[in-house]
Parts: sequence; C-alpha cells; structure tokens
Amino acid sequence: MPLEDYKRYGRQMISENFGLPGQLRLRSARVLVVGAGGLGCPALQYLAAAGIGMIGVVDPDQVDISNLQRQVLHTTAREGWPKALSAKAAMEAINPAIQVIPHIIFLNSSNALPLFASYDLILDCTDNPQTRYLISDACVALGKPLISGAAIRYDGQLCVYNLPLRLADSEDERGPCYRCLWPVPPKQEEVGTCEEVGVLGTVTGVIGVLQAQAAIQLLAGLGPYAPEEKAVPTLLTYSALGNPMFRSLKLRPRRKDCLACGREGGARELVEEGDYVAFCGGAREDLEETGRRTGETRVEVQELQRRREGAVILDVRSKEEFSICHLPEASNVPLKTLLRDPLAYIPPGRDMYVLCKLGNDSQVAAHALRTALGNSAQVKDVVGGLRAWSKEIDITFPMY
Ligand SMILES: Nc1ncnc2c1ncn2[C@@H]1O[C@H](COP(=O)(O)OP(=O)(O)OP(=O)(O)O)[C@@H](O)[C@H]1O
Ligand SMILES: [Zn+2]
Repeated sequence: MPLEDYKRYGRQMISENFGLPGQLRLRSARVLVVGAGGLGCPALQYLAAAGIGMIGVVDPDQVDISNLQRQVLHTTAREGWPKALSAKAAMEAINPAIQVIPHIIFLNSSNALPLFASYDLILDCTDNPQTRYLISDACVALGKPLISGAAIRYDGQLCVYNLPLRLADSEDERGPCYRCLWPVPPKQEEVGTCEEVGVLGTVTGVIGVLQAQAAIQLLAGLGPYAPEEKAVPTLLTYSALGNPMFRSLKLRPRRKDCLACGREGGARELVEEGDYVAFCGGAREDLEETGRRTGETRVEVQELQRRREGAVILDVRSKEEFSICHLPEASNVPLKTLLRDPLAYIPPGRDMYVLCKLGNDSQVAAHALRTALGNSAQVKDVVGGLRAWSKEIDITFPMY
C-alpha cells in the first residue's frame, strides 16, 4: 500500500479486527452503486472516503436544484450535469486514489447482467419497484450480495439480500432475496414517490450511510460478517419520528417457491424475460401528461384566472403544501379528508374549481364531488394544477 494510505486510512485500520488486511480487502474491492440520488450520494461518499478500490456509479439522470436538499455529492454549480459525473467529481475530490467508473445509463434487463458481472457487491439506491426486482434477480443470477436501501417521508429500511451466510465456507448458503420477501409488487397507487410525498435529507442520509457501512463490514469481514460467524439476515427499519427509531427483524430463510432463488436458473430467466414494468403494474403515467388531458368539466388555468373573483376554489393538496403557497381565494380541504364526505364541501348553486399541484388529485376530488352531486357540471377541475398556474399565469407563484 502506498505510504500516504497508512496515514489516510490509519483511523479505520487501527479499529479492532480491521487492520491492514481489512484495508487491503477494501482496496481490492469493486462495488457498484445503482442510483446517485438521495441514498446513493451518502453511500458513495463514505465508500470513496473509506478507500474502496473501484466504485461504479449508475444513473442516467441529471442534477436538478430540487435534488440538492438530500443528494449531498451534487452542487448548485453542477446543475444539469449527469449525476454519475457529478458524483465522480465529488468522490475524486475526497479521494483521488480510488477509481470511479460512471455509467450514464438506465439499468435495464439488457445491461444489468454484463454490468454487475465486473463487481463484487451491489448497492440498490434507486426509487422504483421495477428496478428493485431487476437488481435483485441479477444479483441472484450472479451470486452477488445486494445491499438495499429505501427511504421516504421520515422512514427508511435497510436489508442485505442474497447474503452469503458463512463467508468462510465454500458451500454457497444464502439468505433470502428481494422476491422472497416481496413476492408481489406494491400496488401502483401505494407507491408514493419522494416528489409526491416528500423525504427528509437526513433520512436518506441515515440509510445511505448504513448501506455503505454494511458494504464495508461485508468486504472487511467485520462483526456478523466475520469468517467465524454465521450471518443472520435482518431487515432494519428506521423511523425518524418513532420511538424506538430503529427496529430489527430477523428474516425467514429463502422461500422454496421463490421465482428467482427457489429454482436453478430462475433468476437469469426472469432477467432475460425482462418483464419488470408489466410485473409492477405497467408504466406509470407521466404526471404532467395525465394532468393535461381535457374533458367537459376540466378547465385551463386561463379560465380560472378569468373567473377567480367570487369563485369557490378548493385546493385539495395537503395542509403542508397549502402552507407553502396558495391562491388567496382558495380554501384547503386535503384530498383524503374530502373523500371521506364529499357532500360536506359543496357550496349550494355555485361553480367550484378544484385545484392541486399537478392536476391529478384534483381529478379524483372532482370526480367524487360530481358523483356525490349526481354528475353536476358545477364542479370543475383545473388542468395542470398550480404548476400550470405558475408557468402560464403567474411566474412569481412558487413551485416546489
Ligand atoms: N433503473 C435505473 N437505473 C439507474 N438509475 C436509476 C434507475 N432507477 C432510478 N435510478 C436513479 O436513482 C436515483 C434515486 O434518487 P432519488 O430517490 O433521490 O430521486 P430523484 O429521482 O433524484 O428525485 P425526485 O424523485 O425528487 O425527482 C435517481 O437519481 C434515479 O435516476
Ligand atoms: Zn428469493
């Protein structure tokens, strides 16, 4: 090892059971991180600092200002850069001795297997179910451990799938895979994204750092991953608002009927079939596109602008979103509250405009109101919501 590395990594090398062998294992390791977003950034930052010899970064996306609250490797000055390149620049500034390989691609069933083959360990730092199933199947097919993280709102999860249970044994006994735990994908309407329901930067930070921690421990053979230990696969859950904040659940063994790990060659077949989008319920419609579709009772923001004085405007966003910005004439009834008793919110005989951020929730609300009224055209929803308002009517109206 170069002399200066003794100085750079000294504090971790002197930790119990780490030593020079631990550092050399990190140095010769190849780790792939899929997603350089909220989870990927903190994970990559610590993997780079700890001296993982080769780190691959997969992300097709570009840095946006709305990412910076949690995607801590990116900077305001690098807005518009591919995230993989921005992450590489930040990681090399921390540690020039490591090799960072950017892959500016969307991971899919055609590129996953050849890409994963050159790495020892995979971190799933993505944010959608179809990619999670793909990554897991590819890891099972190639026998790679998968360190999976997830975070939304104030909550997060960490799990090591396909975990080699006895690192010292040649016998390939593994813990469960992602499909063993989640054989059926979540319903699309239950999959809230960070854009829709929010996430705290510190929550993705906690989980991303734990992913890096698990990677370092696995590679260096520390704690439950020490050669003489038998690893116990667990699911760790974190809730920033909870008490306790952390809970650890011991996982059941692999499912014998698992489509991926329960039969020889199953995982590879699944990857090759590449049916992930359909399996997870088909493509999600683009929010803005759905919001643009017009119908009889759907009005454009220009009509709302003309009719706003004296009109009844119902804003169905959450109270938190309403508190960020709203039209002065609007009153706030969050969608969930409205759906419980739509009739309670209908003003007798007056036109009502239903409004939300993008024009999706307002359609659901307007439909419920109309049904409660017996299909009256009195209720109109605003196409494109407040985003359209801020683009087309008032550019000083804040968009978040
Ligand atoms: N199949 C995939 N291949 C490569 N990267 C992926 C894939 N799926 C998701 N990602 C990346 O994972 C990252 C997840 O980051 P994060 O959850 O913080 O959300 P985001 O997409 O950056 O932000 P927002 O949801 O607020 O728009 C994103 O950068 C995204 O591009
Ligand atoms: Zn399985």
